[in-house]
Amino acid sequence: MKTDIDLRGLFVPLVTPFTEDLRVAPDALARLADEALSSGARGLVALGTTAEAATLTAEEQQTVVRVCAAACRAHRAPLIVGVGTNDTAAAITSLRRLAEDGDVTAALVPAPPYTRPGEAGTLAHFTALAEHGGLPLVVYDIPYRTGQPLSPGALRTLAHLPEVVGVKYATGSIDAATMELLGRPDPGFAMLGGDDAVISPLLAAGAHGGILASANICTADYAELIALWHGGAAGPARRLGAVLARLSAVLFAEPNPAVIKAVLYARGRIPAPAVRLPLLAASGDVVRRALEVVRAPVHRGQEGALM
Ligand SMILES: O=C(O)C1=N[C@H](C(=O)O)C[C@H](O)C1
Repeated sequence: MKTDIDLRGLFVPLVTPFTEDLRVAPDALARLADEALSSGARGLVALGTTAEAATLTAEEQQTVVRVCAAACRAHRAPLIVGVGTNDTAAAITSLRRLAEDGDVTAALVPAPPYTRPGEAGTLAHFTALAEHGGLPLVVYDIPYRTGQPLSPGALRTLAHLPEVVGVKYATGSIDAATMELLGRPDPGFAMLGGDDAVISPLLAAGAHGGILASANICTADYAELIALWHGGAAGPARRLGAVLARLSAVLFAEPNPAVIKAVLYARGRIPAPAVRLPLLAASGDVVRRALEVVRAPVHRGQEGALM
């Protein structure tokens, strides 16, 4: 299962556009999906945190997956779908349903959130999903959301499972544990950055790509950043990485995806900036700052604002 999946490059975890009265707007989602894939994204992530998956009904989740799958089919691009629950049996049921559709390349699965089952329980959870879910898995390592850290040894154990094809690495730092993983990469196991503000140094250290909410906005720039690092162009990569880190910092100044939606709305790309409770709309000040960064000239040898 492992060897024929190549997850190098940029994956965009799409927002779920809503109307002013908080209904899902599938046409706007289809446009975002097409724009992302036409602007250099390697693939899409449906039902990530950025999609507000936690507050979508089962029917809305199906709509989101259907729309993203159609765009990925049209562009021959891989589709990753988020499956996040602390109920192992329920996760297996969701994975099997997704596997039946035949459109999904892999599932993005966090350590069981909230329960904090410990590392052994977490490994048992992922092993059950790998053995019984019927889909390749990308482990989502995001302890600040799940409450469950994973050591490099645990990630290495998961990397050796044939069904586990990568990790979305969002531990909040690049440290000795990160370098231990990147220094001895496992074949068929992609390291994808998931902390937008530090994606540039993670790529410099050897990451295969990223799943980056910020790329809902400047898709081509994030795709270029990855291409520059993979092509060995350290100087331009460093300069672009610095500009994009400033953008990501302001996009994440308030809970994701409120600021990203406000910027997409201001740029006429979604019908409303609306987010569902418990998320609140972004504050005007942060949105103004984000728009200033998006419009600022990029210092990478050519003039012009981020795209
Ligand atoms: O939805 C995602 O996938 C992402 N979510 C992260 C978060 O909200 O913590 C950020 C990352 O860029 C992608």
